[in-house]
Amino acid sequence: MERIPIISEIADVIDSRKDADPHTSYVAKLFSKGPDAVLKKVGEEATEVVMAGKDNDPDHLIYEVADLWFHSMVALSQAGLRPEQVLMELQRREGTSGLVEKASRKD
Ligand SMILES: N=c1c2ncn([C@@H]3O[C@H](COP(=O)(O)OP(=O)(O)OP(=O)(O)O)[C@@H](O)[C@H]3O)c2ncn1[C@@H]1O[C@H](COP(=O)(O)O)[C@@H](O)[C@H]1O
Repeated sequence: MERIPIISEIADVIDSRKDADPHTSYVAKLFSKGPDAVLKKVGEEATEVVMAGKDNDPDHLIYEVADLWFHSMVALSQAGLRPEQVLMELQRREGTSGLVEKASRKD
């Protein structure tokens, strides 16, 4: 799989935290709380993105989207997946209008 600078490096660190000490690593601490805690964090961060999107502060929105992307990467790692796979899916969709894709669905 093609590596994407920054994204691949952070994903490597997240993966490595599965065996790390929860006292010295935020990611290890989050993993130690179990799968539901990781998913709950994604939900919380998504809500914070919605709230930041309402207050006309670009820096705040960037900060919260970074939190959401980061915690989504933790959720992917938990499922044994990589962010490069998500980027490949976006690449696969590139150039296909969402309206065309929706109209082509069977149900
Ligand atoms: N990108 C991030 C990153 N973004 C956000 N966060 C943390 O995510 C947490 C979310 O903040 P919140 O205020 O929403 O929640 P909180 O109250 O602090 O935490 P909870 O107890 O509610 O879970 C904060 O502790 C942030 O510091 C991150 N922690 C780590 N990383 C990356 O992950 C790497 C590994 O981190 P460690 O495992 O801590 O070494 C780091 O080197 C970074 O590259």
